[in-house]
Amino acid sequence: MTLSIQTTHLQLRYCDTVAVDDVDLDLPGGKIYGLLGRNGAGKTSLLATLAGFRKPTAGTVRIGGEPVFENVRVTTQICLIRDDSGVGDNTDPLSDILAMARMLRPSWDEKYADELMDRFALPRKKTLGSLSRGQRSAFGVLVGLASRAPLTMFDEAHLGMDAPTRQLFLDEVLREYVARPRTFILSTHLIEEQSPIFERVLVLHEGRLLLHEELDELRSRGVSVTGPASIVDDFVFGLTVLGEERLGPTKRAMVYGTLGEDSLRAARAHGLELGPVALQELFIHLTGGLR
Ligand SMILES: Nc1ncnc2c1ncn2[C@@H]1O[C@H](COP(=O)(O)OP(=O)(O)OP(=O)(O)O)[C@@H](O)[C@H]1O
Repeated sequence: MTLSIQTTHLQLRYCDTVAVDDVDLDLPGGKIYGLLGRNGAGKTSLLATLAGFRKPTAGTVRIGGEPVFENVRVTTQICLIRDDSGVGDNTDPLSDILAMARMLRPSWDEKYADELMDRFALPRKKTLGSLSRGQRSAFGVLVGLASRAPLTMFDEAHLGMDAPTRQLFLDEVLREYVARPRTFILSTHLIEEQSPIFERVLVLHEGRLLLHEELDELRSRGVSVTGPASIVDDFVFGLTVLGEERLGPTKRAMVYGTLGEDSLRAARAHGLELGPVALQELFIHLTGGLR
Protein backbone atom coordinates (compact mmCIF):
# COMPACT_ATOMS: atom_id res chain seq x y z
CA MET A 1 0.00 0.00 0.00
CA THR A 2 1.20 3.48 -0.80
CA LEU A 3 -0.06 6.93 0.17
CA SER A 4 -0.25 10.05 -1.96
CA ILE A 5 0.43 13.53 -0.59
CA GLN A 6 -1.41 16.72 -1.43
CA THR A 7 -0.88 20.09 0.15
CA THR A 8 -2.45 23.39 -0.82
CA HIS A 9 -1.07 26.77 0.25
CA LEU A 10 0.57 24.99 3.16
CA GLN A 11 2.10 27.29 5.73
CA LEU A 12 3.81 26.55 9.03
CA ARG A 13 4.81 29.47 11.15
CA TYR A 14 6.65 29.59 14.46
CA CYS A 15 5.98 33.05 15.98
CA ASP A 16 7.75 35.37 13.53
CA THR A 17 9.33 32.66 11.39
CA VAL A 18 7.51 31.31 8.38
CA ALA A 19 9.18 27.91 8.05
CA VAL A 20 6.92 26.55 5.30
CA ASP A 21 5.42 29.11 2.97
CA ASP A 22 2.57 28.56 0.52
CA VAL A 23 3.66 25.06 -0.51
CA ASP A 24 1.50 23.22 -3.03
CA LEU A 25 2.41 19.57 -3.47
CA ASP A 26 0.76 16.83 -5.46
CA LEU A 27 2.88 13.73 -4.96
CA PRO A 28 1.68 10.40 -6.25
CA GLY A 29 2.26 7.49 -3.87
CA GLY A 30 4.72 4.67 -4.46
CA LYS A 31 7.83 6.69 -5.22
CA ILE A 32 11.07 7.57 -3.49
CA TYR A 33 11.31 11.32 -3.08
CA GLY A 34 14.46 13.17 -2.11
CA LEU A 35 13.84 16.35 -0.13
CA LEU A 36 16.68 18.85 -0.43
CA GLY A 37 17.19 22.34 0.90
CA ARG A 38 19.78 24.43 2.66
CA ASN A 39 19.93 24.70 6.44
CA GLY A 40 16.74 26.26 7.70
CA ALA A 41 14.93 25.81 4.38
CA GLY A 42 11.95 24.19 6.13
CA LYS A 43 12.46 20.47 5.43
CA THR A 44 11.90 19.27 9.00
CA SER A 45 8.93 21.60 9.37
CA LEU A 46 7.36 20.32 6.15
CA LEU A 47 7.84 16.68 7.13
CA ALA A 48 6.40 17.36 10.59
CA THR A 49 3.22 18.75 9.06
CA LEU A 50 2.97 15.86 6.58
CA ALA A 51 3.26 13.42 9.50
CA GLY A 52 0.58 15.24 11.48
CA PHE A 53 3.07 16.16 14.21
CA ARG A 54 2.31 19.83 13.66
CA LYS A 55 -0.86 21.60 12.68
CA PRO A 56 -0.46 23.85 9.65
CA THR A 57 -0.84 27.54 10.36
CA ALA A 58 -2.68 27.81 7.04
CA GLY A 59 -3.51 25.64 4.06
CA THR A 60 -4.26 21.93 3.94
CA VAL A 61 -2.47 18.59 4.02
CA ARG A 62 -4.07 15.44 2.69
CA ILE A 63 -2.41 12.05 2.94
CA GLY A 64 -4.07 9.34 0.90
CA GLY A 65 -6.89 11.84 0.35
CA GLU A 66 -7.57 12.42 4.06
CA PRO A 67 -6.65 15.22 6.43
CA VAL A 68 -3.80 14.11 8.64
CA PHE A 69 -3.76 16.25 11.77
CA GLU A 70 -5.31 14.37 14.73
CA ASN A 71 -6.56 11.67 12.34
CA VAL A 72 -5.37 8.39 13.87
CA ARG A 73 -6.55 6.37 10.90
CA VAL A 74 -3.98 8.19 8.80
CA THR A 75 -1.21 8.88 11.31
CA THR A 76 -0.83 5.15 12.07
CA GLN A 77 -0.02 4.71 8.36
CA ILE A 78 2.80 7.24 8.55
CA CYS A 79 6.24 6.85 10.04
CA LEU A 80 8.56 9.86 10.34
CA ILE A 81 12.04 9.14 11.63
CA ARG A 82 14.07 12.21 12.60
CA ASP A 83 17.58 11.07 13.48
CA ASP A 84 16.95 8.97 16.61
CA SER A 85 14.36 11.04 18.40
CA GLY A 86 10.84 9.82 18.90
CA VAL A 87 11.45 6.08 18.54
CA GLY A 88 11.59 5.50 22.33
CA ASP A 89 12.91 6.65 25.70
CA ASN A 90 16.62 6.65 26.36
CA THR A 91 16.16 4.33 29.36
CA ASP A 92 14.26 1.66 27.36
CA PRO A 93 16.05 -1.45 26.11
CA LEU A 94 15.79 -1.80 22.34
CA SER A 95 13.74 -4.99 22.76
CA ASP A 96 11.06 -3.02 24.69
CA ILE A 97 10.93 -0.30 22.04
CA LEU A 98 10.47 -2.97 19.38
CA ALA A 99 7.66 -4.59 21.42
CA MET A 100 5.96 -1.19 21.68
CA ALA A 101 6.31 -0.57 17.94
CA ARG A 102 4.72 -3.98 17.30
CA MET A 103 1.68 -2.88 19.33
CA LEU A 104 1.35 0.59 17.88
CA ARG A 105 2.12 0.06 14.21
CA PRO A 106 -0.45 -1.87 12.18
CA SER A 107 1.94 -2.92 9.43
CA TRP A 108 4.93 -3.64 11.69
CA ASP A 109 6.97 -6.64 10.51
CA GLU A 110 8.64 -8.30 13.44
CA LYS A 111 10.63 -10.79 11.42
CA TYR A 112 12.03 -8.01 9.29
CA ALA A 113 12.84 -5.96 12.41
CA ASP A 114 14.75 -8.96 13.76
CA GLU A 115 16.68 -9.35 10.52
CA LEU A 116 17.56 -5.66 10.55
CA MET A 117 18.77 -5.86 14.16
CA ASP A 118 21.30 -8.39 12.94
CA ARG A 119 22.10 -6.57 9.72
CA PHE A 120 22.78 -3.32 11.58
CA ALA A 121 24.55 -5.29 14.37
CA LEU A 122 22.42 -3.69 17.09
CA PRO A 123 22.46 -5.03 20.66
CA ARG A 124 18.91 -5.97 21.75
CA LYS A 125 19.55 -5.72 25.47
CA LYS A 126 21.13 -2.29 25.50
CA THR A 127 19.08 0.82 26.16
CA LEU A 128 18.59 3.42 23.46
CA GLY A 129 20.54 5.96 25.52
CA SER A 130 23.58 3.68 25.79
CA LEU A 131 24.02 3.31 22.03
CA SER A 132 26.57 5.28 20.06
CA ARG A 133 25.33 8.16 17.89
CA GLY A 134 25.47 6.12 14.70
CA GLN A 135 23.85 3.08 16.35
CA ARG A 136 20.95 5.22 17.54
CA SER A 137 20.45 6.46 14.00
CA ALA A 138 20.61 2.90 12.68
CA PHE A 139 17.97 1.89 15.20
CA GLY A 140 15.74 4.78 14.06
CA VAL A 141 16.14 3.65 10.48
CA LEU A 142 15.29 0.10 11.50
CA VAL A 143 12.05 1.30 13.11
CA GLY A 144 11.18 3.23 9.94
CA LEU A 145 11.88 0.29 7.66
CA ALA A 146 10.19 -2.38 9.82
CA SER A 147 7.15 -0.14 10.32
CA ARG A 148 6.33 -0.88 6.68
CA ALA A 149 4.27 2.31 6.94
CA PRO A 150 2.73 3.21 3.56
CA LEU A 151 4.28 6.66 4.00
CA THR A 152 7.75 6.41 5.51
CA MET A 153 9.87 9.53 5.89
CA PHE A 154 13.47 9.81 7.02
CA ASP A 155 14.58 13.25 8.11
CA GLU A 156 18.38 13.13 7.97
CA ALA A 157 18.04 9.77 9.69
CA HIS A 158 21.59 8.84 8.66
CA LEU A 159 23.29 11.35 10.97
CA GLY A 160 26.31 9.82 12.67
CA MET A 161 26.21 6.60 10.65
CA ASP A 162 29.49 5.44 9.14
CA ALA A 163 29.76 4.99 5.38
CA PRO A 164 29.01 1.21 5.26
CA THR A 165 25.98 1.68 7.53
CA ARG A 166 24.69 4.53 5.38
CA GLN A 167 25.08 2.30 2.33
CA LEU A 168 23.18 -0.46 4.11
CA PHE A 169 20.42 2.05 4.89
CA LEU A 170 20.08 3.09 1.23
CA ASP A 171 20.27 -0.51 0.01
CA GLU A 172 17.50 -1.50 2.43
CA VAL A 173 15.25 1.38 1.39
CA LEU A 174 15.66 0.39 -2.23
CA ARG A 175 15.17 -3.30 -1.53
CA GLU A 176 12.01 -2.62 0.46
CA TYR A 177 10.71 -0.27 -2.17
CA VAL A 178 11.16 -2.82 -4.94
CA ALA A 179 9.68 -5.70 -2.92
CA ARG A 180 6.79 -3.74 -1.38
CA PRO A 181 6.24 -0.35 -3.00
CA ARG A 182 5.44 2.39 -0.51
CA THR A 183 5.99 6.13 -0.43
CA PHE A 184 9.37 7.16 0.88
CA ILE A 185 10.67 10.67 1.49
CA LEU A 186 14.32 11.12 2.44
CA SER A 187 15.49 14.53 3.55
CA THR A 188 19.23 14.85 3.21
CA HIS A 189 22.29 17.00 2.69
CA LEU A 190 24.17 13.98 1.28
CA ILE A 191 23.02 14.76 -2.22
CA GLU A 192 25.49 12.75 -4.28
CA GLU A 193 25.37 9.75 -1.96
CA GLN A 194 21.61 9.42 -1.66
CA SER A 195 20.28 10.76 -4.96
CA PRO A 196 20.89 7.52 -6.92
CA ILE A 197 17.84 6.00 -5.20
CA PHE A 198 15.56 9.02 -5.72
CA GLU A 199 12.94 9.04 -8.44
CA ARG A 200 11.88 12.59 -7.85
CA VAL A 201 13.53 15.50 -6.14
CA LEU A 202 11.87 18.28 -4.14
CA VAL A 203 13.88 21.37 -3.32
CA LEU A 204 12.71 23.73 -0.61
CA HIS A 205 14.24 27.16 -0.42
CA GLU A 206 13.42 29.66 2.30
CA GLY A 207 10.21 27.80 3.06
CA ARG A 208 9.00 27.65 -0.52
CA LEU A 209 8.96 24.82 -3.01
CA LEU A 210 11.65 25.74 -5.51
CA LEU A 211 11.26 22.67 -7.66
CA HIS A 212 9.73 19.22 -7.91
CA GLU A 213 11.16 17.20 -10.76
CA GLU A 214 12.09 13.74 -11.89
CA LEU A 215 15.74 13.13 -10.99
CA ASP A 216 16.70 12.70 -14.65
CA GLU A 217 14.93 15.90 -15.64
CA LEU A 218 16.83 17.79 -12.95
CA ARG A 219 20.13 16.27 -14.00
CA SER A 220 19.50 17.33 -17.59
CA ARG A 221 19.55 20.98 -16.46
CA GLY A 222 23.32 20.92 -16.60
CA VAL A 223 26.18 19.57 -18.65
CA SER A 224 29.87 19.10 -18.05
CA VAL A 225 32.38 19.99 -20.76
CA THR A 226 35.83 18.42 -20.67
CA GLY A 227 38.83 18.99 -22.89
CA PRO A 228 41.96 21.11 -23.35
CA ALA A 229 41.63 24.13 -21.01
CA SER A 230 41.76 26.90 -23.62
CA ILE A 231 39.17 25.20 -25.85
CA VAL A 232 36.85 24.62 -22.87
CA ASP A 233 37.26 28.28 -21.86
CA ASP A 234 36.29 29.45 -25.36
CA PHE A 235 33.37 27.04 -25.50
CA VAL A 236 31.82 28.06 -22.16
CA PHE A 237 32.36 31.81 -22.69
CA GLY A 238 29.00 33.53 -22.07
CA LEU A 239 27.42 30.43 -20.50
CA THR A 240 26.55 30.02 -16.81
CA VAL A 241 29.47 28.10 -15.36
CA LEU A 242 28.65 26.36 -12.08
CA GLY A 243 32.17 25.18 -11.34
CA GLU A 244 35.47 24.15 -12.87
CA GLU A 245 38.11 21.50 -12.23
CA ARG A 246 41.55 21.38 -13.72
CA LEU A 247 43.88 18.43 -14.08
CA GLY A 248 47.09 19.45 -15.87
CA PRO A 249 46.18 20.72 -19.34
CA THR A 250 42.63 19.32 -19.10
CA LYS A 251 39.71 21.27 -17.79
CA ARG A 252 36.18 20.27 -16.84
CA ALA A 253 33.56 23.00 -16.66
CA MET A 254 30.06 22.47 -15.31
CA VAL A 255 27.53 24.53 -17.23
CA TYR A 256 23.93 25.32 -16.30
CA GLY A 257 21.38 24.87 -19.09
CA THR A 258 20.98 22.60 -22.06
CA LEU A 259 23.10 22.92 -25.17
CA GLY A 260 21.46 23.57 -28.52
CA GLU A 261 22.24 21.61 -31.69
CA ASP A 262 24.85 24.14 -32.85
CA SER A 263 26.70 23.98 -29.54
CA LEU A 264 26.61 20.19 -29.57
CA ARG A 265 28.07 20.15 -33.07
CA ALA A 266 30.76 22.65 -32.07
CA ALA A 267 31.66 20.57 -29.01
CA ARG A 268 32.02 17.45 -31.14
CA ALA A 269 34.06 19.33 -33.74
CA HIS A 270 36.49 20.48 -31.04
CA GLY A 271 36.74 17.01 -29.54
CA LEU A 272 35.17 18.14 -26.25
CA GLU A 273 33.62 15.52 -24.05
CA LEU A 274 30.12 16.22 -22.73
CA GLY A 275 28.68 14.57 -19.65
CA PRO A 276 26.34 15.00 -16.70
CA VAL A 277 26.95 17.47 -13.88
CA ALA A 278 26.89 16.62 -10.21
CA LEU A 279 23.47 17.19 -8.71
CA GLN A 280 25.18 18.98 -5.87
CA GLU A 281 26.52 21.63 -8.27
CA LEU A 282 23.02 22.21 -9.63
CA PHE A 283 21.63 22.36 -6.12
CA ILE A 284 24.16 24.99 -5.04
CA HIS A 285 23.41 27.05 -8.11
CA LEU A 286 19.63 26.78 -7.81
CA THR A 287 19.63 27.69 -4.14
CA GLY A 288 21.59 30.87 -4.59
CA GLY A 289 25.17 29.74 -5.02
CA LEU A 290 27.90 29.86 -2.40
CA ARG A 291 27.40 32.67 0.05
N1 LIG B 1 10.58 25.03 17.11
C1 LIG B 1 10.90 26.10 16.41
N2 LIG B 1 10.67 27.34 16.88
C2 LIG B 1 10.98 28.44 16.16
N3 LIG B 1 11.54 28.41 14.93
C3 LIG B 1 11.79 27.19 14.43
C4 LIG B 1 11.49 25.98 15.13
N4 LIG B 1 11.87 24.93 14.34
C5 LIG B 1 12.37 25.47 13.23
N5 LIG B 1 12.34 26.81 13.27
C6 LIG B 1 12.78 27.72 12.19
O1 LIG B 1 12.06 27.37 11.02
C7 LIG B 1 12.91 27.44 9.87
C8 LIG B 1 12.94 26.09 9.19
O2 LIG B 1 13.57 25.15 10.06
P1 LIG B 1 13.64 23.61 9.68
O3 LIG B 1 14.19 22.89 10.87
O4 LIG B 1 12.33 23.17 9.17
O5 LIG B 1 14.70 23.64 8.48
P2 LIG B 1 15.51 22.45 7.81
O6 LIG B 1 15.39 22.65 6.33
O7 LIG B 1 15.06 21.14 8.33
O8 LIG B 1 17.00 22.79 8.27
P3 LIG B 1 18.33 21.86 8.47
O9 LIG B 1 18.76 21.41 7.12
O10 LIG B 1 19.29 22.83 9.06
O11 LIG B 1 17.97 20.75 9.40
C9 LIG B 1 14.27 27.91 10.38
O12 LIG B 1 14.33 29.30 10.19
C10 LIG B 1 14.24 27.59 11.85
O13 LIG B 1 15.03 28.49 12.58
